[in-house]
Order: sequence, then structure tokens, then C-alpha cells
Amino acid sequence: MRGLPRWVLAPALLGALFVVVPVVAMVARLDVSGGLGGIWDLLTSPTATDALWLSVRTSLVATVCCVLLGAPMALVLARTTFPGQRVARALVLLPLVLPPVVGGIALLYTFGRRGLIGQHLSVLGIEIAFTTTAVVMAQTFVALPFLVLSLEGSLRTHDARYEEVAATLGASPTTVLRRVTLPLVLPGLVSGAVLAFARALGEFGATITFAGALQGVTQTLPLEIYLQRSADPDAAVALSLLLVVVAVVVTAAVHGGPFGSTESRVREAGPSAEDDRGLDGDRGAARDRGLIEADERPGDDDRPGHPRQPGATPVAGEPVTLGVRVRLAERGVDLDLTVEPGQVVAILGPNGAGKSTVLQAVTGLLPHRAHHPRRAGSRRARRSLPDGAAPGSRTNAPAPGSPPDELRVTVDGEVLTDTSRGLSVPPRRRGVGWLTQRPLLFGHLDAADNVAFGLRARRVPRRAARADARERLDGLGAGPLAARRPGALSGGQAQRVSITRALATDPRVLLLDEPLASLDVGVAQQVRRVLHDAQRAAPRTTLLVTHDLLDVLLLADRAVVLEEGRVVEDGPAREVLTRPRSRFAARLAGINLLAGVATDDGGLLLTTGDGSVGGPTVTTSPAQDTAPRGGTGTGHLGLGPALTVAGVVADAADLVPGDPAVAVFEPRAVAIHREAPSGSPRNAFAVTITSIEPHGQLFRAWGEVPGPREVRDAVGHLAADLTPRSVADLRLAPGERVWFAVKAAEVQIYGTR
Ligand SMILES: Nc1ncnc2c1ncn2[C@@H]1O[C@H](COP(=O)(O)OP(=O)(O)OP(=O)(O)O)[C@@H](O)[C@H]1O
Repeated sequence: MRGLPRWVLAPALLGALFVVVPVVAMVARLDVSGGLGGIWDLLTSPTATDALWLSVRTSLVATVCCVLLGAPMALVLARTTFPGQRVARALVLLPLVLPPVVGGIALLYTFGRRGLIGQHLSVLGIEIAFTTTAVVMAQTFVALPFLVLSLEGSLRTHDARYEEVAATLGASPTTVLRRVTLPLVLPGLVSGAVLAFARALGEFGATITFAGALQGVTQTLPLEIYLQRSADPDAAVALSLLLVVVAVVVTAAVHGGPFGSTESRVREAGPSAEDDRGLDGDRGAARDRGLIEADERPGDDDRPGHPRQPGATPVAGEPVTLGVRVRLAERGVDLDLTVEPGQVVAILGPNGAGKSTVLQAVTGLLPHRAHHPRRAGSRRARRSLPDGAAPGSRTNAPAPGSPPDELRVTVDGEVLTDTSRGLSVPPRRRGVGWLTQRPLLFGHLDAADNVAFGLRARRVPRRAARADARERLDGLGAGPLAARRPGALSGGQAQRVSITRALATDPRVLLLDEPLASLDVGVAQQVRRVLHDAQRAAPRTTLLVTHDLLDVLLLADRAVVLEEGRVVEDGPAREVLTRPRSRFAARLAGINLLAGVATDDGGLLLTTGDGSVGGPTVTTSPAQDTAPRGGTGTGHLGLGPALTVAGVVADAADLVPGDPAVAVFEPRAVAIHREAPSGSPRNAFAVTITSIEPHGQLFRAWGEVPGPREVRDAVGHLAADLTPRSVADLRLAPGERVWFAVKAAEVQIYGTR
């Protein structure tokens, strides 16, 4: 009853009684005055037993037919999109609403002697109507929608990314279906089959119309009950009871059996990761001492090689060059990226910037319509708006006359995708490994079989593939997890197994889509180290999407910042973080950044969000009390008449008037005042405090500069670090209006071209 309102009990009980009471009434009607022997005789009469066995036999065959026909139908409905899909679904489910007798008539007009198809079969001497085959067909006709509905529902509730991951591991569509999709939805399939069996067992209307009632041939139990109803009501009741018992026994046996619980089969490790140190034994404990230790693993060459199949997916070998060109108006993405062999490139940017789109392009998993330039902006494309987006609300709608969409992905010159030539190598043949925020381990396989999946997909015998998987798990300190199912792994353990699985196929390119985002700090650290070690052991061209500063610092060689689908910053990872040129990188690095453009008199103009210049020119004057710190001059960054930033121009010679430029300063350099600071020249911003949050030993206060939207967009939020005591002394709280002051000497101004 936990979490449920009590009143729910009343209608629930009423519903149960509504079903049970009629059955009880029927049992009560049973005449037992002659003893149970009389009932037994009724049940074991030749007509009753003939009818029972015919019903069971035909229902079982009909169930098999439902599975064979219904499973593919459910797959097509759940996993594809095609014009008229809704109509197709309505037609498939038609037998649910059609009176069975109408179904029987329809079947008769199709397969009867003079029916649409039946007349041709009849020429060949094949008669279907009024045979046992007709019984099976009538039962299949009415039971099929139950299986389709149940399985389609199950398929839709499962994350399709399991199948996508399997494809990137090298599995063919049939292998994915057999080894991933069907095991994942098995409980739904079994439920659907049970429902179909129960429906077939009770089928009457379509059967009597299409198959008639011939004892031993077409007279199933429901027909026998109907016929006995007037001749011998007691026999009808006894047979009804028998039908009820058979249906209940079959349904209960399957539902209570090994397929009863969907959860137990598919549950994967959740995002809340418990500390999994204990399982790694001494090695794990030793590794825990430092964030990243010197590489202890033998290099790839030292590792016992695993069997490789000729003609299979290309394997890693030497690091490769990756080229990515994505221009998709529908997603507002337009960028070019070349990744050097073995380089780890962190792709950074705010939500919706296009990071995942780049990764999807490389995997070959970008939704298919995106490959067709003509369709972008079409009715269908509009229908594919992300959840919650209202048509017309997108800012990414292709502008009239915008260049056509283009996707081009190359690996060492080999073209994997080229939409201009309609070319797209399937994910399984790309040699691209893909790791997501969720480990997406296959819940019906243990850790070793998960890791072995890629090799098995390449037809490596199970024993060899498992041996290789165990070795790899051992190598990453996850050996003791080999026999565990994903449901018994913590988040960190599961992610480690997932990394091992992705690396086991020796991908040429590795795509990491926030693989540590859902892990606790401590566990993320361990998993980060696993990734770091793997990269050290065998450098691999890698794209890493992350929002975590540590990931960038510890894993990436280069950082690329995306904003609104464009590259706004690209450089060595450390440089991007220490000398950010984009607001996003500055925020990630915990630095304040103000953007403007240099003017011909050494000042700067405010730039608004779309990059156009706005606001009045602000004349600069040398900051009087600034002592250049390694820079070559001083100047101002003007952000409107009320906001002029004095700072140190780092490379005055490079700062050409009209060039975009930024001013950056650390939050710890900001002092907070209740009154406007006066006296020595410094930058002072009137701000409204928006939040105060703990930041290590200090507090970080965020303030927003009030004013027109352009100014707020240009300045964004400014951060100031202060001690707990200062927070108390200043009685600082969100909504308060204060001054953020920073000395010009603490502000660095540099060009961003
Ligand atoms: N299936 C889709 N169909 C159409 N547009 C999409 C689809 N998925 C994403 N988009 C749009 O494409 C743009 C880029 O999305 P993408 O998922 O690549 O961003 P992201 O940088 O990965 O964001 P996040 O950090 O939130 O994951 C966004 O404007 C988004 O709304």
C-alpha cells in the first residue's frame, strides 16, 4: 500500500469481484449431487477430451504463428519510421476491436473455397476453410494483436542505444536482433505469447464461422461448451471450468516462471555508484594512492594477442587521423574537425552546442533523415523535433538559401560517410568504439560475455573470446567482476566493464560521450584513470565530450569549444583552460571572461550574442595604476558607457583594432563592496547577486550585471570568491545589489582571433 491512496482499494476490489464472482457462480451451479464421479465422466467423455486436446494443440500452434509473424511486426512498428505508420498500427490491431465473427467472415472471403486466395488454392487441391488449419488461422487472427501490442510496448520502453552500442561493437543487424534485442525484450515476448495463447484458447466466433464445428477436427473446447449449453447445461459448466483451469495454469506457470520479472533480466547498474575499491584487490588499492600513476600496464605489443578474423572490422593498429565535417541546418551545426593520430580531443560546449551530433556523425548513428539534404526542414524533419519542442519554436531551422546539409567522416583518408555521394559505412564496419554516460551493458550477459561480445560478433569462438575478455578485465583491475551480471555491478564497476568492452574490439577511433558524468567523484577518478592508462598503453584517436574540468586536464591533449554548432575555440587543452577565449571555457576553468572587440584607438566595443557589434564606442585610457605582468601594454575593454574594463593588454602588438578580444580575471581577484568603491583606479561592476555556493574552503558568489539584454549577454555572470567570514560580514544573499571590484593589474586583455 506504500505510496498509494487508500481509496484505490475500493475500485480495485470491485474489479476483482467483477471477474471472480461470475466464475464462482458458475462453479456453484455445478450439480455435485451425483458425486464428483459424474463430473469426471463429463470431463473425460470422448467429445470433451477431443475438444480439449484440439484446443490446446491449435492454440499452441497459433501462438507459435503469432510469435513468428507478430515479433517482426512489433520490431518494424517500434524501431522504424515510415509513412502511414499510424494507419499500419491501427490495421494490425484491427482484430482487437473487430467482433470475432466478422473476422471469421473476412477469413472465409479470403481463404474459403470461393475466397480471394482460397479459389486459387482450391485449384491446387488445397482446402483451408472448415479444417483444423482454419481453426489455427482463426485463432492466430484474433490473438496476433495481443503479441504485437505487448512486444511493441516492451521494445519502446527499452533504450535503443543498447542496439546501437552492439552495432559499434561489430555486430550485424541479425546478430544485434538475436543477441541483444530479443534477450532484452524476452519477458515482453513471453507475456505477449501467453496472452496470445489465452486468447486463442478462448476463441469462438471466428472459429465457428471459418472452421465450423466438426468433432475432433474443428470443434474446440469453446465450441463444445456452446453446443452442450442447451443439450446438457451441467456438461457445459464442467467444460467451462476445465477451460478456466487450463488457462489459469498456463498463464500462472509462465508468469511465475523465469520470465516473470522483467526487471531482473534487464536491470543494469544504476548511476549511483557505490565504492567499488574492495573488488579490485591490492592492485586497485595501490592504484588509489594517486590520481594517475605511471603506467604499469604492458604496452599493446606485450599483450597476448587475441584472435582476429580476416576481413572483419578494421582494427586499431597505428593511430589514425580522423576528419569530421558536419553541416546540418536542422541541428544548427556547421563545423570541421581534424584529429591528429592518437590525439585526445575534448569537445566542450553548453547544452545543445552540437557535441553529441559530432559523435553521432562519427559512429554513423546519426538519424537517417539527417543524411538526406532534401529532407531537412521538410514536414518529416519538423516532425522529428526533440521532445517538448513546439513546431516553429526551433532556432535551428534552416535559413532560406542556406547551403545543403553535409556529413563527411574520414579515417586516414578512408571515407566512412559522405552524404554528397550517398555513402555511409555501417557502424559495425567503422572500427569506432563508443562509450556513453550509461554503461549500457547487456543485462542478460555477465561481464565477461559483455566484453567478449565484440569478438563473438566477429565469429571468434566463445571460449577464446571469453578467455580474451577475462584477460582484458584482469588488465583493467576488473577480473573479479567477470562472472557478474550488470545488475550486480556498481556504477563505477559497470563503466569499467563497459570501457573494457569498447576497447576489446581495438577501435581505430574512440568516442567518449561523458562516460564519467553519472559517477561519484571517487569512482569517476578511478574510471578516469582506467581511460588514461588505456590511452597511455595504446594511444588512440579519441573524441571526448565532457563538462568536467578534470577530464580535460587529465585526459585531453586538445580542447575544442562549440557554441551553437560552431567551433569558437580550439587549442591545446591547458591553454584553452588557462587562457580561455570563449565564455564556456572560462566558466569551465572558473575564470571570469568579458568579450568585446578592439577599437582603433586601443579601446573595445561590446559585442552582442550574435557576434554583431553593438553599444557605443568607449574610449580607452591607460590604466593608471597597472603594472604590466608580462604583458606589453595596458588598455580598456569597453562594454558600454557604464562598463569599462581596465586591464593589462598581454600582446599589444597582436591586438589589431576591430579584432575580437577578451578580458579575463580570476574570481579570487574580485573584492565585494556594499558601496561603490572609490579611490584607486579599478574596475567596478554593479551587480545583483544571483547565487552563493561553497567552493572548496571558500564561497563563490555569482553576480549579474543589470542592464539591457545585450549588456547582460555580453558580460554574463561574474564570479567572486570570498571567505565565509566575508559572506557573514557583508550579509551577502541572493538578490542583494553590490559592487564587484577588480584591480586593472589583475585583468588580462588579449585578442581572440
Ligand atoms: N534527434 C534530433 N533531431 C533534431 N534535432 C536534434 C536532435 N537531437 C539533437 N538535436 C538538436 O541538435 C542540436 C545539437 O544537439 P546535441 O545533442 O548535439 O547537443 P550537445 O552539445 O550534445 O548537448 P548536450 O550537452 O545537452 O548533450 C540541438 O539544438 C538539439 O536540439
